[in-house]
Amino acid sequence: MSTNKNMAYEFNFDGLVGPTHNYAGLSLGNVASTSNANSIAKPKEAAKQGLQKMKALHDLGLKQGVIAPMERPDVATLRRLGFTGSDAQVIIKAAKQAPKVLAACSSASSMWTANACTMAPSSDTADEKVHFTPANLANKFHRSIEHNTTGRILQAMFKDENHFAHHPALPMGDHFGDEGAANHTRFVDVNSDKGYGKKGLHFFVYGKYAFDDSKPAPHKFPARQTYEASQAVARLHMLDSDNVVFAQQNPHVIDKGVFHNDVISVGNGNVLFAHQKAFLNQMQVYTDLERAFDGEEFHVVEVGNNDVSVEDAVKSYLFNSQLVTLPDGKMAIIAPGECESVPAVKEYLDWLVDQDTPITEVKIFDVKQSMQNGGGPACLRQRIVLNETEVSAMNQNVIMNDDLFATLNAWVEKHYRDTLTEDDLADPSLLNESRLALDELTHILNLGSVYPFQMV
Ligand SMILES: NCCC[C@H](NC(=O)CCC(=O)O)C(=O)O
Repeated sequence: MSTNKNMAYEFNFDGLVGPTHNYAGLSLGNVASTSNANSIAKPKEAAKQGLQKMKALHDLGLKQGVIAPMERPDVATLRRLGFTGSDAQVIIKAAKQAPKVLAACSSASSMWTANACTMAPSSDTADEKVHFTPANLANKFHRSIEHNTTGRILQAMFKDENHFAHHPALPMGDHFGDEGAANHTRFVDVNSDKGYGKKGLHFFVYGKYAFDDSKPAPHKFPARQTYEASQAVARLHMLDSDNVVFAQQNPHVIDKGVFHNDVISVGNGNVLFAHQKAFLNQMQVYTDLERAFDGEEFHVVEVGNNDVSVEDAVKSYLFNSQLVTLPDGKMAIIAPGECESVPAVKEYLDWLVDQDTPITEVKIFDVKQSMQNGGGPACLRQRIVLNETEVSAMNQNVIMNDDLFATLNAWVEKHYRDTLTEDDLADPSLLNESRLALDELTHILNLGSVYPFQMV
């Protein structure tokens, strides 16, 4: 490693798929989630697909980490909802009286760590600390119960108060609905001697205004992120207003199943890869970004609606690809397998890599278990930019390497079920299996006690 303390790297921290991965149709507005409701899930396969992607990115020479899943079923939340008795009784009663509530309290949805939080690197914040705000995920009940544990896990990963600042999630309720980094991208000129550590441009995308009904908004499906929430996160992270651009998502595409911005655009370095219909006032958004970007060139790679329709973008998750800068400086798209089975998208990607844009490679990954719940490669990762000092100060056990990959695969093999249906959630032994697995995991990742069952 170089000795330049200002040199910073982008890590991808992927969510480890939890032992209760299942398809419960919980996310209205997320087409894959509602259309795969009640399908048979394969938790072991899901976790292994995720680990394969992490290992492959590590092998490409990228920095990769892992974020632990939640304790599920969430007995503590079920108790708050009035279910009593032993933990097993709580589950049996919930299964009988409110199976949908039990399913919501059992979701492995924390695997999509793009929604875990929004972060800001120390190069961009007024106090020169790395800032984290867990997303309140207020729009979906099953996700709104993630942020407390997410916050504890992030603190166990980034403990040193000299370097890391942790905020609580924004106030609950629709007005400050916050979905984290799924609606946030940071652009930066990576060709400096600081790499990702030059001051960057924060791009916040929201679905609606919470305090102004006169503004455009979707009609059919919810806008999960509000303008006011995005503004609050920018304030909390003490960003310089010259380095922030806010943009509204096109409400029509939200109504077509684009529930997060990362289903219709993705950015990295000095490149925005976006569908032609991604934003309201699209040209103005490009102008704002070009103006605010501090670097030689800002590239917009726009995909025309005639080349790839919004429907095909949603089906293939083309824009939920990860856009990464490889160690040789080239940019690659890390795309889900579904991009190969939607003809217009495959044709577009084959064409794109031969054009004169910074994107020169496409790498395909099978994350189908996650995709069937509406989560592609980009949903599965949280990008965290850290300089060399901060890397040394963080928890080293969450950084992916060959040993951790082998250990986590063995851990999954030992603890996970091959299949899981909604009916299986009624089985109290699933809770015990899950807790046993997570207790072991906190030792592997050196997290200490982060789960409710470890804190009683
Ligand atoms: N960034 C991708 C998030 C996908 C996630 N899906 C879900 O929660 C589906 C769960 C289910 O239906 O079982 C969501 O919609 O927030």
